[in-house]
Amino acid sequence: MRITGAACGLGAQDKACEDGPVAFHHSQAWHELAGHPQLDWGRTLYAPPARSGEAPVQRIAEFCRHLADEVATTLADNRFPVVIGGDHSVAIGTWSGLARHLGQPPGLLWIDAHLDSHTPETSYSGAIHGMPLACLLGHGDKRLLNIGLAGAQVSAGHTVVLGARSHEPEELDFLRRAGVRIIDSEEISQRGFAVCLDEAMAIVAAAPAGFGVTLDLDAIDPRLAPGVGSPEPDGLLATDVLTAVHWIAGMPGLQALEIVEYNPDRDRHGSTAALLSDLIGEILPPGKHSS
Ligand SMILES: NC(=[NH2+])NCCC[C@H](N)C(=O)O
Repeated sequence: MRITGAACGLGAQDKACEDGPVAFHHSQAWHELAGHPQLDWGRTLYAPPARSGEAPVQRIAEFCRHLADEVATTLADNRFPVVIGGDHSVAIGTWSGLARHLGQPPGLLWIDAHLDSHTPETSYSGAIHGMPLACLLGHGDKRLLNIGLAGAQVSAGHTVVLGARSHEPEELDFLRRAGVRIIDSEEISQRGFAVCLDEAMAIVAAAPAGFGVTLDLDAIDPRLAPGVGSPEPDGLLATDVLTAVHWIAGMPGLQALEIVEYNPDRDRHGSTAALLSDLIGEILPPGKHSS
């Protein structure tokens, strides 16, 4: 398993998520995990420096192309990629890299408080981290498209958004038209997390080439994960998400994991960093831990 730090916060209004990977890499929580024999921190990629007259989207596109290359290289080396963000715009790079490696669009479980499915025409904020899922489905600023494959980087019919509770109407329309299943927090509270997760994984894991999981930490309740870029009340239980990641890690089709939107400025006593480390721990095979 190889970790890639995706230290880019250019997709968000508050850029602090760019410090997430380095802060986590220096945390006590990472230090405790790092002794595992099957885990190594590969590289941390940084957003390219600002050049005059260049829009943030160009820098994000350049960053995502590098990240896609890094993920594809990790897979070609027969290592399991774990990408730590960064704001959620980095997903454009991660999943384009997997798509290129597979030669076809994978399934994707998108665990998030938000839908992240705006296009530049519909976005109220203009923030690119509100657009990555639309880009991966083939819609958005053309500089962010076709990075891994021509067209969609993920299979809409094998993509599920789980845990959403904050969106604008246009992104809901977009996902419905695309045929993406959305299991929002209201449905989860009615039907129960386990039932919803079962349904989500039946859809996602049916993708012929395999699937990935992207976890925006803001899916989890902000009382349990305060260190995120865009906190939204009434989120998932951390224990549910840990159990889900553990279960999914045992599924043969899983190709890569991404965990994004860690904002160390908002963390309290390193609790979100500790949760991030516990989440990574859930996908590690039992092994000898040194400190
Ligand atoms: N990755 C995120 N935290 N996304 C939040 C997006 C919030 C809002 N829907 C927007 O487009 O600006």
